[in-house]
Amino acid sequence: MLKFIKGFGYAFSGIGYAFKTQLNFKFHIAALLVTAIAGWYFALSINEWLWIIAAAAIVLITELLNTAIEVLVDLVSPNFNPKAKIIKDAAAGGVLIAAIGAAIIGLIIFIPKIF
Ligand SMILES: Nc1ncnc2c1ncn2[C@@H]1O[C@H](COP(=O)(O)OP(=O)(O)OP(=O)(O)O)[C@@H](O)[C@H]1O
Repeated sequence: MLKFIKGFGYAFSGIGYAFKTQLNFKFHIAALLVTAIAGWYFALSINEWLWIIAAAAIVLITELLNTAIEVLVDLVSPNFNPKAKIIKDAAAGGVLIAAIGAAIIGLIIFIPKIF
């Protein structure tokens, strides 16, 4: 049981590291808060909330994996290496795709409610 609780501590420590060091992570958390307030204001349906939650989770997961990959690359390849570049760029690309998908989902849900 103690090991289980400790596991949560390590996970939150990783999330805290990403929040402190990654500007993008802070931006995504801010965007999530604004979306949650807008969702409450427009009284979204359960289905709409599910889409928002899934999109937000995917963005935050990709952001955390990107942070882990960046740190790992810096650890194993602190000097310039073309393969390190490909690894970091591909991981960043994953975050970009997730963020674009989340933005499109947000627009599809909120635009009809705003206009
Ligand atoms: N060791 C390396 N070898 C080759 N290219 C690298 C290396 N480290 C970084 N790069 C290139 O620089 C880009 C930015 O890397 P960096 O680690 O600064 O990421 P970042 O997205 O700016 O993250 P951070 O938030 O940590 O500053 C990478 O996407 C990659 O193209």
